[in-house]
Amino acid sequence: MRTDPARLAAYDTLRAVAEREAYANLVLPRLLTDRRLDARDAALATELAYGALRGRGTYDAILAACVDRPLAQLDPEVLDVLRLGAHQLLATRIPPHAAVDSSVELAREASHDGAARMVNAVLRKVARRDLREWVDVVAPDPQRDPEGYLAVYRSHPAWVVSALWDSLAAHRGKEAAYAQIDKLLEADNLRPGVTLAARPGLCEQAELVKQGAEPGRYAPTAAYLPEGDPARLEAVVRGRAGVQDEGSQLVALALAAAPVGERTGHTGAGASGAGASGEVGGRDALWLDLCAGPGGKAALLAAIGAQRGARLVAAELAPHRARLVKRALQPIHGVHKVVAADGTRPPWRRDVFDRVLVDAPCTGLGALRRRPESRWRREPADVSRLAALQKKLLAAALDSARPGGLVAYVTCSPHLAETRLVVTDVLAGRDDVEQLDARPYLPGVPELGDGPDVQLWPHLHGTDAMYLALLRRR
Ligand SMILES: C[S@@+](CC[C@H](N)C(=O)[O-])C[C@H]1O[C@@H](n2cnc3c(N)ncnc32)[C@H](O)[C@@H]1O
Repeated sequence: MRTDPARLAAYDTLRAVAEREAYANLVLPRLLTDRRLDARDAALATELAYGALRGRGTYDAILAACVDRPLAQLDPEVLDVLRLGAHQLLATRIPPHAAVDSSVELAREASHDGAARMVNAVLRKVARRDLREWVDVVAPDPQRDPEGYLAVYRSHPAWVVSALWDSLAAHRGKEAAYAQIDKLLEADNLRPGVTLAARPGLCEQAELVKQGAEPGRYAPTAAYLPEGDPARLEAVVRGRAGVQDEGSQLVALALAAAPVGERTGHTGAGASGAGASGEVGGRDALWLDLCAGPGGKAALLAAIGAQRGARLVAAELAPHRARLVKRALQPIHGVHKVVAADGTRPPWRRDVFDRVLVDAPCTGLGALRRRPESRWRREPADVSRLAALQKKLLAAALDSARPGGLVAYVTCSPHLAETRLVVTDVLAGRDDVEQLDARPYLPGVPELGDGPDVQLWPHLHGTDAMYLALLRRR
């Protein structure tokens, strides 16, 4: 192989994503380990693979202007070489001749000499302008078609730009949405750092800070790891801490912090659960995570519950993910149980749980920064399919909660059809539920809008765009 190992690893990642629907964040680290790339090559491979996947919308628009036939008619291998080349030319400091020559070499290895000549000609055209100049040439006029412009400039599918804009407008107001949409899309294109969650009773934020992490912005459990592999930390290896976005921590902490009501329907004053009996239907003794896999939030809740004498039942549909939950809960003291079950047809009795988390399967449009290829895989039809499931899960979660019990409805998507509209629809059909103002249970977190639900944003909070609605059975 004449292509250098970093570019080859990036190319093979793009191919695995295209051919096998692989996830880049799973494939690439394995490739880097198997091929023993050194730290420098590993960093370059990661930058190239993630950058080309994320920037596909922009790069394809530019490449389409440089290729004499529709991109769909190119060999998919050659198109991936071109995307990698475009990323190097337009978004890195790699010298243009190195970007072009290495891409030509890669095309020769991946395809044939004819393809290599074509890659050479196309990338030389790409190299004539910088990114902003190209966007001005190939994107729609921002005044006439701001969504279309942003879709090309910030490399998001147009329907995703539209959905994010709608959600920003609903939560922050029309003017703020207009002012902030570009920042939000830009934040989606920045790789997030590693955030750790110290599991209460097992690890403190301070311990992680001593190991070189920085304290989280808002959650007392959160710590940011500016560099290095989290797996080098003993607390992570032993499961006393986990890798978890701060937004995910905040919504789990909010569920644990809000007061449950008495069975009669009155709110228990600051019901901390201290002295809880531990019996089914007891005051604050039995918690449920309805969609628990792979177990990040379940581990946080189980750790908090263990401190208060509450036990957690963690349900998960997919058996292999239920096994991951079991593993995540193993280091946590206290009593908890993992069940492989369909949350829409729960195998437990109604009206028993004091606190219920439903962290519903969703499009993940709030976590685009973590999964570089996911924005291109999702389709508008996914939203309606998932919304139907989300409504069933929320209804089942409410039925599982006892009168006075709390339900947190959570998604890592800000799409209105998966968030507010799910809650509105489900609540419209029943008179035994009240919605709480969730904002007081995220203390110190700014810019939470008008409530009662909470939508976090990468560009405002530095978290994934987690959604939270807090509900209580009457
Ligand atoms: C957003 S993820 C949950 C993430 C998890 N709470 C965490 O923090 O690690 C949603 C999970 O719901 C599971 N799921 C999908 N349909 C389900 C159903 N009908 N019942 C229970 N779990 C389901 C999926 O397999 C997936 O693991």
